[in-house]
Amino acid sequence: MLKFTGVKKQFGSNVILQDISFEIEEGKFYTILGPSGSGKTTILRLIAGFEFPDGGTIAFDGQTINQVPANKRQVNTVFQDYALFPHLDVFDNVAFALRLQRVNKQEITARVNEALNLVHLADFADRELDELSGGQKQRVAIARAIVNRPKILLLDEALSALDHKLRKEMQTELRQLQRRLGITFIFVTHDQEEALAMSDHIMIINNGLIEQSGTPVDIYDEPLNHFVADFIGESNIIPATMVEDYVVEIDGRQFSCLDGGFEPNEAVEVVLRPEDLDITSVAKGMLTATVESQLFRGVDYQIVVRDTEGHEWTINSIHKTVVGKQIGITFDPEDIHVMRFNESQTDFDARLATYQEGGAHDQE
Ligand SMILES: Nc1ncnc2c1ncn2[C@@H]1O[C@H](COP(=O)(O)OP(=O)(O)OP(=O)(O)O)[C@@H](O)[C@H]1O
Repeated sequence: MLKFTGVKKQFGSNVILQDISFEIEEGKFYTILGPSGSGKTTILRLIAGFEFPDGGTIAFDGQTINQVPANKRQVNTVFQDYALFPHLDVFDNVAFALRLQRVNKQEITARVNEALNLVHLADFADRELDELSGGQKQRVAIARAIVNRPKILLLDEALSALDHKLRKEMQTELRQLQRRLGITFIFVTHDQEEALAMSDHIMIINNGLIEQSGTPVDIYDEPLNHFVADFIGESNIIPATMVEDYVVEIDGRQFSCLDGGFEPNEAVEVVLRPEDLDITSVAKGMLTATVESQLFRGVDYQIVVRDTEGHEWTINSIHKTVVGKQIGITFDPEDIHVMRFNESQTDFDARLATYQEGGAHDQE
């Protein structure tokens, strides 16, 4: 439906987007996730038509739209600060664009009421904006954006002005609204938890490049590189050696794993999530470590240990331990995730393809 191919954008001599390619399907919830200044809003502005690319193509339903102005695109944006009209009441805010398009009065009433219904504000049509809470204003902004029946709804840090509790509620509401409407949402955030909770698909942007693109589960379980592993969730990222396919050496000990496609004895990094590690006795442990700190967090303890090679590990456990104690760490082969240094999505896809070809030959 929407396709970026090799899109570049610079402001003066500052290259903001280096080479962005992705494809967006109809009816899904996409999230663009990345640290501040990574280029997320710039991508959204290119989709909306507020900015134009300096290279590459943007296509919508097969047509190139590089230079098509914002008002000619079937896209609407919900801004972080809502950008509502303070002197208009709720109904008139939502009706504004339809009036500009000279839609007839009866249809305006029907469409505005339908949009307000969808965001649970049917009883608020006559309210002034200063009589609304932050969450209600946010919903007016969404109603105003969906009343135009866009094919794509862009949401730029749309929940960041809300307090923690309201933000959680709105995450669920937005997700439900997207399913009910069946239109594509493209949501920009720098909050990884929000991205994991809401999206069908996440694109992780850093320095104007896509670091990884996939489902929340893919990205959490199979981070492609150090940046993604570090940015998404809590991780232990430990230097290791890939002895051969399916055998990785950590702290001088060899373990089975599920990864392949590396050079023999290639230096790699392994990712192990804190919730996948268990504490046991030194005798039963796969690695030995000393407990350095322990933090009670309600559901579990966050335990920081240091192994015999000096690497720090974080372990989330429902069992308490003792600071200063020597313990053993255990994990399952499927919880070891091996990463090549700074591998990009393109390099990863190429490695996987070669590896799968090689694997197929082996079986012949
Ligand atoms: N109109 C502009 N002129 C010059 N530089 C710009 C312009 N718009 C954005 N930039 C620069 O482009 C870079 C990326 O900005 P962008 O707003 O896309 O980042 P972001 O990932 O959305 O960040 P944040 O999460 O902080 O909003 C920043 O360094 C910013 O200063």
